[in-house]
Amino acid sequence: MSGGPEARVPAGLTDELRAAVEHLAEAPALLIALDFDGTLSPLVPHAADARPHPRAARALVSLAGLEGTTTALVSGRSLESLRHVAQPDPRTLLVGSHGAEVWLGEGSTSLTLDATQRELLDRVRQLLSEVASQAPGCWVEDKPAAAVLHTRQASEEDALDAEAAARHLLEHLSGVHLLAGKRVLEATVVNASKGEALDFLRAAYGPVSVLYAGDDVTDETAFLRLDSGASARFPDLGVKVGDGFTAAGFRVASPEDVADLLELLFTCRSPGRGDKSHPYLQY
Ligand SMILES: O=P(O)(O)OC[C@H]1O[C@H](O[C@H]2O[C@H](CO)[C@@H](O)[C@H](O)[C@H]2O)[C@H](O)[C@@H](O)[C@@H]1O
Repeated sequence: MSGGPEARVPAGLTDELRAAVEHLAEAPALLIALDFDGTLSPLVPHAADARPHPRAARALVSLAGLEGTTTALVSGRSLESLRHVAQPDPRTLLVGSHGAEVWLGEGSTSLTLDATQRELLDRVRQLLSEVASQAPGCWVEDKPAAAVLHTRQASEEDALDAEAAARHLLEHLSGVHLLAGKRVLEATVVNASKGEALDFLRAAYGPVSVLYAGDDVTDETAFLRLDSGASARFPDLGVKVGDGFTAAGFRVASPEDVADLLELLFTCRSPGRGDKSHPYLQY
């Protein structure tokens, strides 16, 4: 496998990964679950400006229309923010707030906090806002169950100081869980994980196999839930985007490669396979 905990990031899709995608395309029922920021969308300075890679977005819509194929976005963003930036196809399931919010179509219930959690979240927002107000380039993103300190636009030194100050204020608050991401520190009052969300989607939709792709530390809980065992007829496929430790079996460098991967998957899975005029067969 071309992945491995600290493997070098290959350029493009390796032959091994292509072969695994081609095999996965034959799975009778497939769940395609993708992280958003850094996976479907390149990372950008401000969270509101993120947009999916155009080819990846098109391929995902095409995949969502195939029989036996369930698509899902599994994000740390709130559902509202995820909808805004991703503009997902209505058939695509949405998991937000690292698993605390789930939208499976009409009738899905929304996240509610109890009085203690609401009070705690107000306190967390206040503390993080105080930290951000003293750190040039830092700002706070509000979510239904969390507040996030963003440091991407701050200098390295200001970012480290702000994160340390936030940790100092928050790490001993009972009921608050800290999640470190890429130039973000999130404090949430609901302890959820993408791994649990993936288990939930698997139980609800019963796929024979799962493709999961993600770039951040929070995606590791999902990679750990995959069954990539050689004994399975259609082993799950985990794809880490970028460098850093991972439990995923494969690795690609960027959302551009994710777009290639989704196009390849659609080409191999679509009924029009073999049709030379098919747009995705050109690359
Ligand atoms: O699970 P994800 O879909 O990857 O969401 C993780 C976090 O994504 C957003 O922050 C990240 O993307 C921003 C835009 O590219 C970038 O500026 C920031 O530095 C990244 O950490 C989002 O704002 C967070 O709420 C999500 O938890």
